[in-house]
Amino acid sequence: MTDTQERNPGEPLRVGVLGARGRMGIEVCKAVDAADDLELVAAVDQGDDLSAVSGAGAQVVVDFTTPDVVMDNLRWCVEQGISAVVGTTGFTEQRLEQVRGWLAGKPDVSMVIAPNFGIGAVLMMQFAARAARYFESVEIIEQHHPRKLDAPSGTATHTARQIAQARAEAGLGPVPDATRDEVPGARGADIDGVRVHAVRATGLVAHQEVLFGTTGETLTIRHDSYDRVSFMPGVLLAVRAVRNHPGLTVGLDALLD
Ligand SMILES: NC(=O)C1=CN([C@@H]2O[C@H](COP(=O)(O)OP(=O)(O)OC[C@H]3O[C@@H](n4cnc5c(N)ncnc54)[C@H](OP(=O)(O)O)[C@@H]3O)[C@@H](O)[C@H]2O)C=CC1
Ligand SMILES: O=C(O)C1=N[C@H](C(=O)O)C[C@H](O)C1
Repeated sequence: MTDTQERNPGEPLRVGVLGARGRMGIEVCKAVDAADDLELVAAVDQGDDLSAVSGAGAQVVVDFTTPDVVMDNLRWCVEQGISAVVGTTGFTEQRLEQVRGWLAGKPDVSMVIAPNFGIGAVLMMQFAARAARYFESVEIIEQHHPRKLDAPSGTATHTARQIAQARAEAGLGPVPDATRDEVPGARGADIDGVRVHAVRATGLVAHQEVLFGTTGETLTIRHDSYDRVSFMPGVLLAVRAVRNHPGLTVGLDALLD
């Protein structure tokens, strides 16, 4: 922690929000405002000056922006010595490595990057990873509102990677699939050998099904976020915890009891 970031006991933790006028940013600003132990000191969106965040002495930044701009934002946070909680999607392993590299030279700065802050969604991913070894077939169907910029979702990508890792550790081969002459896209995206189907429809918020199959039975694990308030307990948990978790933490799992 740098001197300017020191938290005096009893004083609220100073939080800056990037993407503050977006769907998630608006909810985060409300949630931080409503928490007695947190103070919203800066709310920044596209076109605003990031120096509002450092100028206000933010100790933690929350980023819900876009995959295009998030890396520049995070590099800036590290340079300023400000820890970050990141919900923005688009984190490849290469991007995560880059973030780890920046943090390596800054022991007082830490980050939590989570593809989904919904507690139910975190459990859905954990349950899916646990089930993966017992089923020869698996497909992921994610469903979101049509204004979402990225597909497949960060949650679906993360789930697919975890399932693929569990399958590899269990010695499972490829998912059986005899499809021929397919119409491009008909079988969804292939993420580490797991098919992921992205649905976009008005009325949806954020939903995911993981469908497992083996001889004579299927298992469906489903999670639904009907409202963006579902993400707020996880975001606030990460805001309060991030500075006690050195380096980069990926996913909310390590912060849950
Ligand atoms: N981890 C999780 O639990 C969740 C993650 N997400 C992810 O969070 C991200 C945001 O989602 P959502 O809120 O729906 O998207 P929105 O498009 O509603 O919000 C993004 C906001 O960021 C603004 N923005 C763009 N560039 C910058 C910049 N350089 N600095 C500051 N603000 C900027 C945008 O402005 P403008 O519109 O003018 O471009 C917009 O207001 C997505 O990647 C989404 O997948 C969403 C929900 C939950
Ligand atoms: O854009 C969204 O809305 C969401 N994005 C995240 C993702 O891509 O997984 C989390 C949640 O699904 C909502």
